[in-house]
Amino acid sequence: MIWAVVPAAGRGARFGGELPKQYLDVGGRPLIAYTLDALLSHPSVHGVMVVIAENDRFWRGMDAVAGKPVLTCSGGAERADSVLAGLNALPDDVRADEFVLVHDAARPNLAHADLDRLLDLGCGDPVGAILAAPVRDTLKRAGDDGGIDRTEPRERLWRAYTPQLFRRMQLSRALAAAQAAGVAITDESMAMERQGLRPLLVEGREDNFKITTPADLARFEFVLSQRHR
Ligand SMILES: Nc1ccn([C@@H]2O[C@H](COP(=O)(O)OP(=O)(O)OP(=O)(O)O)[C@@H](O)[C@H]2O)c(=O)n1
Ligand SMILES: C[C@](O)(CO)[C@H](O)COP(=O)(O)O
Repeated sequence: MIWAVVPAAGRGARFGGELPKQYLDVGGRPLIAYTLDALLSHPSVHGVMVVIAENDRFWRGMDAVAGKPVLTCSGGAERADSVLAGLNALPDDVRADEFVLVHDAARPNLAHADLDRLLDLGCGDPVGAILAAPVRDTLKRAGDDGGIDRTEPRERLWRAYTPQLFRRMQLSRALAAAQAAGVAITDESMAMERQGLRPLLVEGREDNFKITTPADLARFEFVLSQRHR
């Protein structure tokens, strides 16, 4: 059984509005509830550590799901700070060498098939693994004037998703090292790569998208409407 750290301490600036996007209502439930359900309903997930903002006044708590613990701790200024805080707040009986999942609260549409594949392949990897998808569009480098400077080669380029799966202590140390070096870390894998490690890429579904803008939320609402047809 495995714990998941769920960074949920963001402000949602790119989304806009007063309410942080992870608490926006979707079909009568806050967005984060779908994310936590997707994790807690998986048989391999033991519990979740939800990392919320220091001044969060929206988190209403969540009863244990199927007897699985839902814990909270306070996050930090950046996502990486929140993830590190979540790792540090995990129960003491989560061993240093145990694998831990890190999954964005803002990715509510995680499929169990993807989580199965990530766990199967990642737990067998000496470093760990991330869900990701190959870049399938042509990539352009923008100039300052809004014109196209050049087309970037897209061979072997992938878009990182979450969950990302690493051993508790190894990830904590990698994140702390990046923090100490003042390096901005945008995902857990980047911190591990800085240590010279090469996490495994596990191809995931394109619909494991992150809710960043209102258009993403509309997409999720449509996806949900199709689930119950
Ligand atoms: N200091 C932070 C920043 C982000 N997150 C979380 O990390 C996930 C992915 O981050 P992102 O989509 O960038 O969320 P926000 O930071 O809220 O968005 P924005 O950058 O538009 O403010 C989200 O679940 C967010 O709540 C976090 O726990 N702590
Ligand atoms: C972790 C992540 O979701 C992988 O793509 C992404 O890096 C989060 O970026 P954000 O700017 O913090 O949303």
